[in-house]
Amino acid sequence: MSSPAVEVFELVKSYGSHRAVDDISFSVERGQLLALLGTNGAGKTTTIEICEGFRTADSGVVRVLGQHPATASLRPRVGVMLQDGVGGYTGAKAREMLALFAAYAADPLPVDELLAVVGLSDAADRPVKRLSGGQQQRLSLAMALVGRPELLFLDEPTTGMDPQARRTTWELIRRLRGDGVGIVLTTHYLDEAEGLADDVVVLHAGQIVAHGSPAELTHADSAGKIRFSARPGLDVAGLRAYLATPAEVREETAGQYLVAAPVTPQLLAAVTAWCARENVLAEGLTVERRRLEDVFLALTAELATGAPPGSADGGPADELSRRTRVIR
Ligand SMILES: Nc1ncnc2c1ncn2[C@@H]1O[C@H](COP(=O)(O)OP(=O)(O)OP(=O)(O)O)[C@@H](O)[C@H]1O
Repeated sequence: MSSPAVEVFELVKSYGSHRAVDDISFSVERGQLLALLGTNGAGKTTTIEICEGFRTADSGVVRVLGQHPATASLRPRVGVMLQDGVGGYTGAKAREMLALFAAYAADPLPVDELLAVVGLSDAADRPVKRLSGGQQQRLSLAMALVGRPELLFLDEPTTGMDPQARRTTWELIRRLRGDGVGIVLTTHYLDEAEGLADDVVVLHAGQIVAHGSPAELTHADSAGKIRFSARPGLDVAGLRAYLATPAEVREETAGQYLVAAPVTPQLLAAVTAWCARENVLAEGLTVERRRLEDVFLALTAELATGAPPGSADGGPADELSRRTRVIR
């Protein structure tokens, strides 16, 4: 059986006395995408750069395609898209840049086809410094892909891209994952992480504070909402009392009702059963679940209030961390 794309075990990295990465462990299988999330300074880039072989760890074990990340023979097997894109080569034309990278690969993708895939055919003969920020991002992605990597590191790949380019990039990323490429993605776009990731790691102050699939993380959080419209003035206290589980029930504006509670099939059935009993036609009934963005914002806001992640003081940060964490 082939080794995982990335294995990180008890990784620690400090800059002087500051622990930027503080004892983290995770792995990425081939054909899977792991999104590494966190606020500014959480330790994402440091972690990724250690995995890319650009930085050394203080302690812990990192294996990339089964090898030490600094192993020279890994280079052609790993694609890296850096945050600052194509900086340093800006005098060359886009096609020349990509051809240069292709020349290092044993079996490169055809350069013009790849330029077309990332939407740069029309800009292929333009000097890189004349490309827009989003176009430079696309070129940077093409440079990471040209060698047909088995593992791909994407550091904020769609920053600066227009909505259409973002969607095209997401499709491309999905296709690569489907072809068995392992992918590590950092992003501040939580819709991007939710839509693409098999697995999400949330870092805060160098530690993992949540780890699981987007579905696990969003469902582990107990908040949810049922909304419906009906005639104004329903007996909301009666509905609250009818439900078997504690729920907040309110008429938000005349005729618009909200039931806030962990949404289960039983809760939904109870709401509609009560409506039937009261001869109420609930119109436009919707179930809202929390998005990854809601979970992330709540988690980081709680952690920013002071309690260290995973602390055993039973405070709100600890409680939220416990609810959202799904450690493998
Ligand atoms: N070369 C360095 N020397 C000293 N401190 C550093 C260095 N690189 C990063 N740091 C510090 O380490 C911590 C983690 O930084 P890192 O760049 O890994 O975070 P990040 O999660 O990638 O942040 P961002 O989202 O802003 O890119 C931060 O406090 C940062 O200031």
